[in-house]
Amino acid sequence: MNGLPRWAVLPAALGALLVVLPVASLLTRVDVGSLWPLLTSPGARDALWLSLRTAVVATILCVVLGVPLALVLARASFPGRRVVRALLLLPLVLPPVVGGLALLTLLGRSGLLGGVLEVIGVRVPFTTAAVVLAQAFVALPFLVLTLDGALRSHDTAYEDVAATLGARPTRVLLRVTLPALAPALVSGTVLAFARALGEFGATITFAGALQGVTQTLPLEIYLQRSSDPDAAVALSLVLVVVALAIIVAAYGPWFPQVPELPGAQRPDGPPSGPVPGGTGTDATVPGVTASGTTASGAGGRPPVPLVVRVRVPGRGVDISLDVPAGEVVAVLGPNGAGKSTLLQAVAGLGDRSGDVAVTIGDRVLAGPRVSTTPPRDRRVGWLGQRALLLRHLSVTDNVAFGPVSRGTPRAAARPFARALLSDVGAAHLAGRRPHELSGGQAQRVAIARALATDPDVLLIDEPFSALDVGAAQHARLLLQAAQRAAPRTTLLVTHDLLDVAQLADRVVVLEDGRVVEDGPTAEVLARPRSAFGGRFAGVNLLVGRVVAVRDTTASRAAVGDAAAGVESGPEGGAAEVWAAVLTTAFGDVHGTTEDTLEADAEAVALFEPRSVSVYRDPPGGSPRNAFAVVLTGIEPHGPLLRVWAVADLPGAGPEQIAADLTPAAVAELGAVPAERLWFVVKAAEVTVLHR
Ligand SMILES: Nc1ncnc2c1ncn2[C@@H]1O[C@H](COP(=O)(O)OP(=O)(O)OP(=O)(O)O)[C@@H](O)[C@H]1O
Repeated sequence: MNGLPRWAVLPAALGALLVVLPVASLLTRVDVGSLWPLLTSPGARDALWLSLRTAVVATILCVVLGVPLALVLARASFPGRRVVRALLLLPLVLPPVVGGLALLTLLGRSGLLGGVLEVIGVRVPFTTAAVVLAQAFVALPFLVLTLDGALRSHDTAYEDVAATLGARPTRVLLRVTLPALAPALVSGTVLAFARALGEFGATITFAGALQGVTQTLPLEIYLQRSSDPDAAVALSLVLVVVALAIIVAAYGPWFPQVPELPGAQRPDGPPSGPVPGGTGTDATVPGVTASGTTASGAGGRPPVPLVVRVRVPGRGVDISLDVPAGEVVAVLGPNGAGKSTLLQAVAGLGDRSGDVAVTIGDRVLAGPRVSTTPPRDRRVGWLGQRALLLRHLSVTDNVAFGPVSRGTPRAAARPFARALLSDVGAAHLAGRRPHELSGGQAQRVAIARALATDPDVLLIDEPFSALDVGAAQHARLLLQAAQRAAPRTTLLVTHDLLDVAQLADRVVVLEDGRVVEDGPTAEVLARPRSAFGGRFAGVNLLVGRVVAVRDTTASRAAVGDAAAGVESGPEGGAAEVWAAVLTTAFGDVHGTTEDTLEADAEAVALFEPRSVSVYRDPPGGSPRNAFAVVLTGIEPHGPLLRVWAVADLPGAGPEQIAADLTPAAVAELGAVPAERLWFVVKAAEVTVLHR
């Protein structure tokens, strides 16, 4: 009994006995000898048959009305939603007889609606229809509340992906939402049926007790109780048996299990499919056919440009981005920088607040004076960190889901899906269910699914971060091969240097909801100009202002001279290296520059952590940068240790710089966090760039 307090056992046992003992004692009272004649009496047969019929019809009514009601309550936002939800609880807490009276006041002869119905010759009270209505009245909340709770805790990411694959809302409901909520739907339906079957108070008040018409089994038991108690007990036994049969039927081993999260499939082993070899050529990478095109058919349509502008003042986001046709743009940035907001704006998902303008090719999907195109019609593919495969569909059907949603007949979509699976090295997984896949396999299937609709723009959000190194590299090479075979305009959000190096043509860095850096991948990785870009590329980057620039071939040191020198430029092509001084959060930084720098302009100083030496005392001598710092932490970095520190200056911010030292050097230094140290780097090791 792991973690269970002992005291809980006694009340738990008493609770169970409270339910089981009365039923057991009822069984002991049954006279087995007279059971059969009693049960086959016309009254009992009629009552049982009527109960089953009305309860089934009432349950169908509950499902037909209750599922949409739960959906509206859980997903729509309208004023008074909480009040409606609370009102729906009423039948659960009201005595059923009050429910019966309420129905009478509505549908009785002099009731609000009953009078009108009477005029057209429809009479509801004291009919079999009244039994059904009374049962549905008390049973509906069981289904609605069960489903509403499940819907509210359900992850809508599956619906979002289905929408980007082209599924219309009804298809999303029937093929994604309801299958995922099958356990809740079954529980709610069973509860509603059981409640309808046992309904008594509302029925007798609203429908009366006419044998064969409104006298259901609970009523029959109640009426027999005074005249023939043995018959009442025998009939009660029937009700118990029927109720037990329903519960067993609904909650037996075949009861749908709580949905596993597809995409959080089994932890990764190495991918079982062929892993591309080290040559990195297309020939070794599944994903490209011999003809050099993917089965996605993307080769047939030329890539198109993407233009997006997102302004959400409430989130502090204001981003504009132009992506030429076929370009892969890596979107980097710290948490909360606006990466997801940007991707959601392109896909048409999530919060719709703010000004969003999106144009893909010549299609304006969102913008001022344009009605916003829903995600299903955007021709945008989504590939996220979780594979989000639909657990009730086979791998093939998951890949075929998009084409079928867009109107391809299933018979054609399935072979196409199998061809795509083969392209991504997952042909052998075609018949499996998502829960039978490893994370890496699931992600390969997700890639095939995303490409299956041949989207104009691919949105990729940290696609490999949940995979182990081998599986991530495999999936990365698949995307790279698909991109080479048929270039597709792509936004790739990632925190992984390998994703950027292998997939991206261009890097955009976001900070605080703004683009702070934008350039070709090689340029940003080699010479970042934003704080995040610097951290990402693994170099120290200090932002500052130019206080002096000096032509290393001349001897102009003053700011005024520097500005003049910059404007005219150094004479002679070979001598274009200038000494520059920046004022930064760590004090003045001396470096060299090949850029044209104006005095007082913003600039960055870059230097590698391995160029930094660490001392306990201020160094003297040669022209070096010496920063007074406070040690914040030490972490492993390959065979070295990376030592982090903040500036030891009044009013210094949280900005950190790093030094890479050997473990022996760190041991010799013997420094611990919060200690004051000196970070020293030669001016020749510091590159200054304009921002
Ligand atoms: N549903 C929301 N309602 C209000 N503000 C939000 C919501 N989602 C995000 N934000 C805010 O919008 C800004 C941008 O968030 P966004 O999720 O786009 O950042 P991100 O770069 O994707 O971050 P992460 O790397 O953590 O996913 C943040 O300031 C965040 O707090």
